[in-house]
Amino acid sequence: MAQTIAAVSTAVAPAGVSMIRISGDEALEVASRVFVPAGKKTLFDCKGYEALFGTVQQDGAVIDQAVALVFLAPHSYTGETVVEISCHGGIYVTRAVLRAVLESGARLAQPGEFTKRAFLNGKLSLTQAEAVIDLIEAKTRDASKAATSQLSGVLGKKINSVKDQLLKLAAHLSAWVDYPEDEIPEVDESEIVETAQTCYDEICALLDTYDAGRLIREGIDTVIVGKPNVGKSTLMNTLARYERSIVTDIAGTTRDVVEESVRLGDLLLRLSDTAGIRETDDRVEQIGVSIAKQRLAEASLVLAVFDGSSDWSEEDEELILMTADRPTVAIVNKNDLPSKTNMEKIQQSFDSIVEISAREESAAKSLEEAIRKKLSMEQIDPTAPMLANERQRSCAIAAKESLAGVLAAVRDGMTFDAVTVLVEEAIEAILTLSGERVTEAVVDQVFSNFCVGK
Ligand SMILES: Nc1nc2c(c(=O)[nH]1)N(C=O)[C@@H](CNc1ccc(C(=O)N[C@@H](CCC(=O)O)C(=O)O)cc1)CN2
Ligand SMILES: Nc1nc2c(ncn2[C@@H]2O[C@H](COP(=O)(O)OP(=O)(O)OP(=O)(O)O)[C@@H](O)[C@H]2O)c(=O)[nH]1
Ligand SMILES: [Mg+2]
Repeated sequence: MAQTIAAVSTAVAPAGVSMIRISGDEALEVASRVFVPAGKKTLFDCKGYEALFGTVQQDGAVIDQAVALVFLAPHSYTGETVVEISCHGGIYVTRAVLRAVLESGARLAQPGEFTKRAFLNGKLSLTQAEAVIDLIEAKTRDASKAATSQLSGVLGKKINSVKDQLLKLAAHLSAWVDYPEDEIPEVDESEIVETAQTCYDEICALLDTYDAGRLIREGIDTVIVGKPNVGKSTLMNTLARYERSIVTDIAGTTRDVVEESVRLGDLLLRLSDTAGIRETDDRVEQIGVSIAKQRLAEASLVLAVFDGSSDWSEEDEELILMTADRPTVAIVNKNDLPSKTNMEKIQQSFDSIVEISAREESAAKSLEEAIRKKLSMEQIDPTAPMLANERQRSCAIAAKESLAGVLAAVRDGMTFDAVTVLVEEAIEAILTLSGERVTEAVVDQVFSNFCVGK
C-alpha cells in the first residue's frame, strides 16, 4: 500500500489561493482530520470531482477557510484517491495547512512524486511525464505548445509505430529461426531491409528534431560580439529592458561576459554581452577579449555588431573573418547617425543584416525577424513529435545504431540468428525510450528533476 503523501502544489508565494494536494489510499481520512465541512456532508460522502466548503482546523483552532476537492481512485491525476485543499494564498497560511496535514498522517511528497505515481499507475507514459516537466518550465508560447503536444502523446505514438514494426519483424524472424520445418512463410531479406530502413529513417528524423526542440525549450545561446564602442552593451540593455550592462563612450567598457535571458517576441535568447574585440595591452581586457572569441566559437547564434557611423576599420575586417563559418546576424548599429561604414563590404559578407539604433526599442522587432529567418525557426513545428531531453536522445541513438547494424548484417550476408539479436537490441532501446522498460534508477532520475508538489 502506497503511503499517503502531501505537498503544496502551487507556488509558495503571496497569491489569491494556494493548493495542498493529498494523494494515497488514506487521503480522505487524512484530509478529514484537518478539514471541517461547513455543512452536514463529509468528504466521505463526496462523489469524485465534488468539492466542499469548510475550515481547516488543528487542535480545535481554525487556520483558514478552505475548499476541499475530492478525486476518487482511479480517476485523478495520480490514479489514487486525491483530496486537494485550497486555502488562502499567504505563505504562512499555506505552510500551516500543510503542517496540519502532515501531522494528520501524510508524509511530505518528494519532488515529482505525484507524477511518479501517475506514471507507476499507468496514467502517464514516461515521455508524457517528461513533457510535464517541460510544460512547467516553458517560458514561451512555442515551448508550451511543444510540451503540450508531447503531453498529448505525439512522441509516444511515433515511438509505438516504430516499435510495432520492429516487433512484427522480430516475431516473424524468431518464428522462422525457431521452427524452420513449420509452415511459416520464409523471411526474405527485402522484408528485413525494408522494415529496418523505414525505422532507421524515422529514428533519424526524430533525432533531427532534437536541436530544434532545444532552441524552443532552452532558448538560443546567443553572443553579442564586435569591436569596442559599437553599442553591444546598449543592445543588451535594450533587449533586456533594463540597465544590465555598463554603457559608456569609453572603448573597452565591458570586460567580463554579461549574461541575461531575454524574450524577443516568442524567441528566447540566452544573451552574452562580451568585451569589444581588439588588440590591447591591458591584461584584464585581454582576458575579456579571449573569452569573447571563445564564446563566438561556441554560440548557437552570433550577433556581429558594426558601428554604422564610424569608418571601416581593421577590426571590422577581422570580425568578418571570425564570423565567417558561424550562424551570424550582422547588426549595423547607430543608424540614427549619418552612415560612414562600408555597407558594401558588409552586404557581401553576410546573408542576414539588420540596421538599427540599439537605443531604440524597435531594434528588438527587426532583430527578432532576422533571427527567425536565420535559424529557420518558421520551419520548426512545435506540435510535431520531438525528442525532449538527453535521456530520450541517447535511447534514440542506441536504436539507430542497432538498426544500422541490422542493415549491415543483411548486406554482409550474416545469419538470421545474428540479425534477430540486433533487431531485439533495437526494440530494447525503443522500449527504454518509451519508458516501458526502464530501471528504477532511470525513473528516479527523471522524476528528481521535478519540483515539489508536482
Ligand atoms: N485542481 C487541479 N487542477 C489541475 C491538475 C490537478 O491535479 N488538480 N492537474 C495536474 O497536473 C492538471 C490536470 N490533470 C489531471 C489529469 C487527470 C485527471 C483525472 O481525473 N483523470 C481521470 C479522468 C479522465 C477522464 O475523465 O477522461 C482518469 O485518469 O481516470 C485530473 C487532472 C491541470 N489542472
Ligand atoms: N547615436 C547612437 N549612439 C549609440 C547607439 N548605441 C550605442 N551608442 C553609444 O555608443 C557608445 C558605446 O556604447 P556601448 O554599448 O557601451 O558599446 P560596447 O560595444 O558595449 O562597447 P565596449 O563594451 O567598450 O566593447 C555609448 O556612448 C552609447 O551611448 C546608437 O544606436 N546610436
Ligand atoms: Mg560593452
